[in-house]
Amino acid sequence: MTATRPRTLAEKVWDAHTVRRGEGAEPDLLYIDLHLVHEVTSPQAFDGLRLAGRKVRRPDLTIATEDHNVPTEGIELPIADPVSRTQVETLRRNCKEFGVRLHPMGDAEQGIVHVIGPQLGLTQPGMTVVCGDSHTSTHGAFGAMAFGIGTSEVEHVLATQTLPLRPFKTMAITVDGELRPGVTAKDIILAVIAKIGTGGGQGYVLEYRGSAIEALSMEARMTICNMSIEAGARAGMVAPDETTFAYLKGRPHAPKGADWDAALAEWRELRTDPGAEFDAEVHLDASELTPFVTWGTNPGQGLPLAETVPDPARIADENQRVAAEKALSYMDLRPGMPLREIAVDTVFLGSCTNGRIEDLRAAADVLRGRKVASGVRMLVVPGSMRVRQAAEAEGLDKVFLAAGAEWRQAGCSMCLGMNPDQLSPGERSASTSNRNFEGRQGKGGRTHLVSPLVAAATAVRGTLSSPEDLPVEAGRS
Ligand SMILES: CC(C)[C@H](C(=O)O)[C@@H](O)C(=O)O
Ligand code: SF4
Repeated sequence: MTATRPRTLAEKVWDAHTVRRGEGAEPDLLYIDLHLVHEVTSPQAFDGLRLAGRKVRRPDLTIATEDHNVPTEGIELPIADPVSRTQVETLRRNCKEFGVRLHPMGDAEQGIVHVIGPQLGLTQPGMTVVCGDSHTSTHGAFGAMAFGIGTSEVEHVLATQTLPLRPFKTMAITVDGELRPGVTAKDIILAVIAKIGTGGGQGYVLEYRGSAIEALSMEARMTICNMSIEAGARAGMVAPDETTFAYLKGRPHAPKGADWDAALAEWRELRTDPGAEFDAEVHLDASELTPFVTWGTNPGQGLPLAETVPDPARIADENQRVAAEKALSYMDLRPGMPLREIAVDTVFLGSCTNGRIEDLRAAADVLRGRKVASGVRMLVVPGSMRVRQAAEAEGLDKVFLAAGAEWRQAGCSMCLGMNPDQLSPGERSASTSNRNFEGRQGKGGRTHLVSPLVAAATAVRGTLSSPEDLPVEAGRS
């Protein structure tokens, strides 16, 4: 008997899905277990099928939702913006014609594609998951190999349930130690990206491991895997463990009875073997981390909240210096200014990074008995209708409303300017989303990426803050 070579988690999932090994420079052909679809990247793919007279090969493994273009208020009305309306209507027509399950606006299961997959128990350990969306990496939190694909690949998967791909390199990101109170998964991933850079993960699948990752909830692991793409990586993964299994058990699409036991036995094998080699390794000490915020126009331009706006003149690398100068000019910030003094106009709590129930709970705990600063607007947008419902069952909506925040319906919302929730030119936000690119939240808008705790504290103080910066108010329990 030949001993098998020790393999990483990513290699195990890859091998288990290889329908055909490519020869030489040829790509491998991978089987796809779950294909998620939304209105933005699917229209041409369905058109392609139609033109070729093809069907969707596995409608049962394909599921669609409306998220990017949906308004988060007045959802009973027709969508006012003609481009958004066309996109959503096209998805509805396509799903009907091709027999794909769709969760439209207003449906109890509707929400951001990366929130509903895990919530329904569709995303499972060891699967291959794709979607025409870069933040598909979110699903890697379950030990799935999950990555974004382009529209022509969407068509290929719709038609064949397979995808030709060249193997990725593997990178271990080990985070050991214990997080301090007030420091969250969002701070870990912003610190990782600041460390390796927005191109640092290019060509790699990242595997997050170490005691700090093991201690995280599934939702927190999703926050981390979600932003793998912001480090340039193809995917991010966490080995499934008891936390994963407990999250999945009893969800609508999770295996049941004997199937559950069989699945568990397989899932327990999904870890990197001792002695397996990664192509690269990065280490981080969780106990040294503090709340992180971005000051620039890419997710790698971040610093601990206690720092000051960096001085480009002190950045040795020329490309980085020029990028920092450009970012500061767009962001209208001066070097040396304490990050805590940056005043915002808007706070956005939501997105597939931080729009789940634990994120809402964390922010509500900060806001309970407090008020959003005058002149600041705060939008709270649950990542799905189920999250919204769960939040209301706990009375979180009342906490947000009493604080003076807006309580919305589910969608991508202000994460990106494809729907009515946008920044106006020059407006500045603290946002729990994942991208702070120029114009991302609306033309001329300025974005600081933050955790839900920082978002809530910032809403109260009006400047970038952590809960520690808030006075203890009378009447708060
Ligand atoms: C619109 C979609 C293709 C895009 C993505 O791929 O990520 C969006 O979700 C985003 O976050 O920028
Ligand atoms: S919430 Fe933002 S990052 Fe997530 S899918 Fe929607 S637009 Fe993309």
